[in-house]
Amino acid sequence: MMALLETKNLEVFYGDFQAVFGVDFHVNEGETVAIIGANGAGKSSFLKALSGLVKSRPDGILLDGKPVGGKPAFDMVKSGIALVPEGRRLFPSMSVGDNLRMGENGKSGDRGWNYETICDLFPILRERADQLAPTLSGGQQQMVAIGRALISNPRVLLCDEISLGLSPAAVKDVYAAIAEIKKRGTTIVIVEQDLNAALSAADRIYCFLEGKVSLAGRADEFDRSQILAAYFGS
Ligand SMILES: Nc1ncnc2c1ncn2[C@@H]1O[C@H](COP(=O)(O)OP(=O)(O)OP(=O)(O)O)[C@@H](O)[C@H]1O
Repeated sequence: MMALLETKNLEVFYGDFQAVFGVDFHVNEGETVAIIGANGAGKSSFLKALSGLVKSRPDGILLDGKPVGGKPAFDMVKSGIALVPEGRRLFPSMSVGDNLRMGENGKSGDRGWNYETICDLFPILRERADQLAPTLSGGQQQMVAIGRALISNPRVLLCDEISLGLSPAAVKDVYAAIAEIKKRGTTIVIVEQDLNAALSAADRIYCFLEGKVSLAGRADEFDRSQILAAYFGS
């Protein structure tokens, strides 16, 4: 089976500084894959390369086997790779509804996601549609960020640290939504520092350590000590 999205020997540089070293990664259609790792391990840099926010070699990233690496971010969204960025990055002077609709500009097909189906997934957003985004709670803002990416009908949804700074109850809600999005067939890649959240959501995991993959496999294949060793290095 051909992977939906794959990286081959992917590298990310910021000037002379190398953040990601030769990462081989894939996600199959319908899968949820989690990338775990400590602060600075290169997880966000990897997702930024996948979403075109940092440069990479054309043949470092393959979508359906075709090279897409190095394309600008808007082209990546248009080809079906949408990012929920770390820290949400909502438009603060816009309403919840308008934030969601902004994502329609990147529409890459029709996989059943539109304003109404997203509000069915997150009913609170329908209630709050006319409020300014910053008036929502952190968890609700995260729902807006997920909805804004989802409304582009991506083939792959990339989520960067969606549990960061949220209460345990909000983390639970956000991950319940991720499970529902997966159930409806969307392929998902999450970057997550919360091990428990990652392991329970993902079919497979990759652990990053100092810009390299230190462990990869099915989420249920490793015991905690193996994962911690790959996470912290030992
Ligand atoms: N814009 C940038 N310019 C220079 N170096 C950067 C830049 N962004 C990240 N880095 C460096 O790249 C390395 C990897 O950072 P990255 O943010 O990808 O890690 P991470 O695993 O996502 O960590 P975090 O969970 O803190 O986001 C770090 O050493 C970081 O300092």
